[in-house]
Parts: sequence; C-alpha cells; structure tokens
Amino acid sequence: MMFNLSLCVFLFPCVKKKPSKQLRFPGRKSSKTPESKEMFAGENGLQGDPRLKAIKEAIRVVPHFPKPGIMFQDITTLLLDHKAFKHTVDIFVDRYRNMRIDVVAGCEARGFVFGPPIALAIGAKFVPLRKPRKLPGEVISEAYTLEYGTDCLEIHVGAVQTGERAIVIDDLVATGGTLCAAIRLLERVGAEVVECACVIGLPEIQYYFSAYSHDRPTRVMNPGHVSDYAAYSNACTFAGTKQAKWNAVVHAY
Ligand SMILES: O=P(O)(O)OC[C@H]1O[C@H](OP(=O)(O)OP(=O)(O)O)[C@H](O)[C@@H]1O
Ligand SMILES: Nc1ncnc2[nH]cnc12
Repeated sequence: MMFNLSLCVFLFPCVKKKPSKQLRFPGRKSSKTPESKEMFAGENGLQGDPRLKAIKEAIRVVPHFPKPGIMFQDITTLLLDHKAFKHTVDIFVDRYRNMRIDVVAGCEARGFVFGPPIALAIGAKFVPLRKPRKLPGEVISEAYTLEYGTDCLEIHVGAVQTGERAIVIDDLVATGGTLCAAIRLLERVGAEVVECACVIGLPEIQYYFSAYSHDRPTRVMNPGHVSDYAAYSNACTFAGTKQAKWNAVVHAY
C-alpha cells in the first residue's frame, strides 16, 4: 500500500514514526476476531439476526478497484436489493431513534445514501459533509488521508448549532480519515458527536481504534480490509487530539 509519510506527519502531527511490529497486530491470528463479530450484534440485540447476513451478502467485493490491491466494497449492489437496503437503515434507526439525535451528518458520497433515510426516520436534520467546492455557502474545511489518496470535507457554517447532538453516517470506515475529518468539522461548529455509524468496517481499523481509543464507539456491520499504516495514523489522531476522551471503537462484521 502506498503511503505518503510527509503528508501523514503534516495532517497527523501525533504520528511520529512507523508503528512497531508489536503495535500492529499483537497476538492476533486473524483480523476477524470472534469478539468483533459479536459486539455490535450483542449490544443491539442482533445476535444471529439474519438481516446481517443478508446485508453482507448483498455487498459486492470488487478486487483491485480502483487500484491494484484494493478490495472494493461496492454498496451499489446493496441498493439493488430493497429488502437488504431497508434492513440496513432499520438497524441504525433502531439504535438512534431514542438517543436525542439532532443532526445526522453524511459523508460524501455514499454517506448521502444511508444518512437521509435514517435522519427522516429518527426526526433529525440531515447535514451533508461535502467534498471541496461543492457547497455554495460559507464553509469550513478539514483535510484527511484515505486508503487510496487524500481528500477534504466541508460543512456549511450555520447548518449545525452549538450543543446539537450529532451522528456521522458513512458506508464504510477504512483508515478512519473521513470519520476523523467529519468529527473535527462537527466539533468546530460546536456539535457533540455522539457516535459514528458505518455499514462496513474493515478489520484492521477495528484493531487500531480499539487499541487507541475509548468511549465513543463507531458502529459498523461488515468487514473488508485496509491499509494498516493509515489506520494507525488516524487512530493516533483520535488519541492524540482533544477528542481523546471520547474516541472510537470499531466493531467489524
Ligand atoms: O476510512 P477512510 O479511509 O476515510 O475511507 C472511507 C471513505 O472512503 C470512501 O469514500 P471516498 O472518499 O472514496 O469517496 P466517494 O464516496 O465519493 O467514492 C468511503 O465511502 C468512505 O467515505
Ligand atoms: N476498500 C474499500 N471499498 C470501498 N470503499 C472504500 N473506501 C476506502 N476503502 C474502500
């Protein structure tokens, strides 16, 4: 996996050196630990729920897209299966409907697919976090690093009020860079980020987020794979910034 170290140091000043072997996956035989499969289901009464299997089976995995080595998790096939798509939204709605959520923030582009139906169902506003130069009003921006490149997210100033309770929705967490940028944006405009929710979690990020962070969970349903170095960087970002006290724990399926 290509990784641009100078960019990493610029974006994530808490990352000073490459993770040691021990930091990478100590004691792990496989990235798909039994605990990881059980945590989300256990906490949400979903253990053995056939909907999770249906969701996972509806997601197509395309090897070597958009670059050699990337196992691309394609949610467009999930959208073709209206039952599996509805199950996906229902699972998140069940979790968030009684959590006093004011804001559902979706990350462009695939967070725009899952975020709005969740927002409508729980009675929250939907706030798009967009790629640069797409929002017409006054914006603030956050740069981040991805599994296969770098990017930036923006939010409209005034879309979220100080003290509002927000969740961040996306289809997938790979390195965690997008979620980190989304959290930073929402916190800069005064929101309280309660949780991040993704349909798909890539297993390596689960390890790093579990190792480096604590209280604020990130909810995911399905596993894939990821650049562990970039995941490490983003987990360190959580641990090394003002968000340290409510970081993320990813539960992969
Ligand atoms: O955890 P990360 O390493 O940040 O990667 C996850 C992000 O990458 C993908 O989006 P992408 O930026 O490719 O944009 P797209 O949805 O417009 O294709 C995906 O939909 C997530 O938003
Ligand atoms: N492996 C992957 N599949 C789909 N979207 C992604 N975004 C980052 N990594 C991805």
